[in-house]
Amino acid sequence: MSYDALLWLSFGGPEGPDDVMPFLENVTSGRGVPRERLAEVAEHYLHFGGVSPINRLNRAAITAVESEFASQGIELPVYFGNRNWHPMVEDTVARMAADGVRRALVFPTSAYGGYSACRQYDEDILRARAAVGANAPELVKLRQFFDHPLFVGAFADGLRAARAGLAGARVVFTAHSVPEAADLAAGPPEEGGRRYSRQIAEAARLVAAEAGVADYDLVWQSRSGPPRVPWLEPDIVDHIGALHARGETAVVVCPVGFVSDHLEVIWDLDNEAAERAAELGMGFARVATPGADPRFAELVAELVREHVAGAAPRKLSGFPAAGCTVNGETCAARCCEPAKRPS
Ligand SMILES: CC1=C(CCC(=O)O)c2cc3nc(cc4[nH]c(cc5[nH]c(cc1n2)c(C)c5CCC(=O)O)c(CCC(=O)O)c4C)C(CCC(=O)O)=C3C
Ligand SMILES: [Fe+2]
Repeated sequence: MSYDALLWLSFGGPEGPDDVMPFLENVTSGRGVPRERLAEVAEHYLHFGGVSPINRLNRAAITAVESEFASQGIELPVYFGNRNWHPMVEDTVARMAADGVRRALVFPTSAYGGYSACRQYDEDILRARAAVGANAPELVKLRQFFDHPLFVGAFADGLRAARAGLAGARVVFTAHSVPEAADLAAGPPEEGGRRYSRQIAEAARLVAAEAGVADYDLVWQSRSGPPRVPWLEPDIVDHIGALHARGETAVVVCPVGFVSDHLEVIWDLDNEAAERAAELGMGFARVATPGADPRFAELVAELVREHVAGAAPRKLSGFPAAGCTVNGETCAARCCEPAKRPS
């Protein structure tokens, strides 16, 4: 194999109450997120003792991938680095260089394209390599996997299980909202941008089809930013109200935009959306995310094998395979380019 290691690149999250504000400042520096929003999100973290589940979930997923690699004879040590909290990707890439890693694959913990879900991970790679300097390993990022049969299959099984417990429920897919302008700007202009929201819609379609769901809605969650800036809508909590007004009595929420049960899932869905449904006397179930499913480790091993062999991507949609980058350079002109920040 022409690679020496795999870098598991994620978002990061606080591991105690004192971490919460510095973490939030890292996430939002220069992004125009109002103080009130930060204070509100800090409360969500503090509700869980200031500990995000994300680092624990990543460490568990890495352990599963290490045993999958061992059983498949893939000899790549796995390193863990984050954008916003320790272990920081800059420190991890420095350690990789010190360990003699010359060339590594990168697995980003997002399945999708778009600025926040893809391009920003390239910026992390650029920043980390620049911080390490001449000794920095070459870093090759693996492709987006929102339409991979193992990803879709894990969600579809979760959806079937949730529906089995809640007969007649309306199925609603949800993903992290992003600014309208960011969504429009990210994606080939000849395709009208919207790489992120169109991939989310396609993943929802694939999961619904595999689970035998003919009719469903797609909505958004966890909106941030100043209230005057338009973000993708409607919001899941408002949508539950609209479903109730339409006479629906139960809802199954499938967080197709997320790979694991991080804070936006356990707070914004399991707490806020579930509470709204309860207020309205509606049944509520939330579909499991795929991160802890054994298929997720298989998926990572398969993406590695596919890349190393230069094999055709195994995928369920007709969307082009995208997101594979070298040293954080864009994979194609204007693919998942930076959002234009609202002034
Ligand atoms: C598309 C997308 C994903 C999915 C792709 C991926 O997985 O990467 C994602 C994931 C995540 N977002 C996370 C946390 C946060 N996101 C924030 C803010 C923002 N997210 C955005 C988008 C996304 N975010 C955007 C456009 C902003 C506005 C500011 C900016 O332009 O950057 C803020 C600031 C406070 C606030 O919510 O306002 C926090 C704390 C965590 C960790 C959760 C945990 O601790 O378990 C994870 C996995
Ligand atoms: Fe986010």
